[in-house]
Amino acid sequence: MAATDDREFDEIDHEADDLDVEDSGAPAPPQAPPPAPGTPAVIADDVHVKYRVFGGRQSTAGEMGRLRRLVNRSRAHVGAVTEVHAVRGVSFVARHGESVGLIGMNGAGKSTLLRAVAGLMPISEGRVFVDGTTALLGVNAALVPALTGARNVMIGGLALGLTPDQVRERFDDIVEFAGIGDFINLPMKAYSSGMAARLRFAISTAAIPDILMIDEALATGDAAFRNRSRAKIEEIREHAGTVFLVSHSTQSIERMCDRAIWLDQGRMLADGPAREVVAEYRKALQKKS
Ligand SMILES: Nc1ncnc2c1ncn2[C@@H]1O[C@H](COP(=O)(O)OP(=O)(O)OP(=O)(O)O)[C@@H](O)[C@H]1O
Repeated sequence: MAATDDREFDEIDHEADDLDVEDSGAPAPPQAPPPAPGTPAVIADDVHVKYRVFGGRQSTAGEMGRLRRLVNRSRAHVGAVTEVHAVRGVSFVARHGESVGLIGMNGAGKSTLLRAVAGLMPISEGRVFVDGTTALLGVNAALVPALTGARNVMIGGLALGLTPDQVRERFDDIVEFAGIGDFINLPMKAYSSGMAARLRFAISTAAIPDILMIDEALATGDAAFRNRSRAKIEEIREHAGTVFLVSHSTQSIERMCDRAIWLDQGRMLADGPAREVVAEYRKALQKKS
């Protein structure tokens, strides 16, 4: 049994060492000058996002219903189509150097809005303008669970536009930032959700994106990780980057954001200084409970 385990670990280690992605020889792309703080980074203009959900219950009943499903077999498996209007006419301007928190109850549309701004969700009405590169950090970051953390560092780094050499240079910093130690040599599917979120955060911030979007990842870390994250967010803002943070922790929003947007059932209820919006939101929560 032990021998088998050792062999499995050897194989994984071998894979982790294999960071030998060939450099194309091309020089790293020239860095554009940082944008001026205060200029618009994201403009959302009357944004609507709708999900189409397939597979709802058929409204037909009995023999006729069964017959109809049989006849329309190619369509029968999808059932009824329901539309979920997740974001309803949201408009805002976020500026370079700003840190914007998104708050609201479960299902308010926070993650959907973030994904739409990152270009990962089609919007059904309205417009989004983005100035710069976006890095969305959240449950759906495009890493490969079957591969080791080390391989994912390379994949994520390349996806962010780093060269293989740049990823190798930053590799140790990324692993240290994530605080996952030797787990970096194990497949990500063996990580706890917190470990995976920390590694995604460390990868996403390795390239100092212009716009960083964080979806609840900070909630998963311990105090030391949260401090490192806060320092990283400050660093990004100093480079005139814009940070969006979705969190149910109103304390995190107050600590890390100067502005907050409150969403409720897809609509924007408030947009203003983080402390004021959070205070209003807490009052509303107290009334509900
Ligand atoms: N993939 C999906 N397919 C269909 N509906 C979805 C999908 N993802 C989210 N929704 C719906 O869209 C609405 C907004 O969801 P969203 O996840 O954006 O809210 P949220 O504010 O981020 O919620 P939470 O705080 O619970 O994470 C909800 O009604 C949700 O059920």
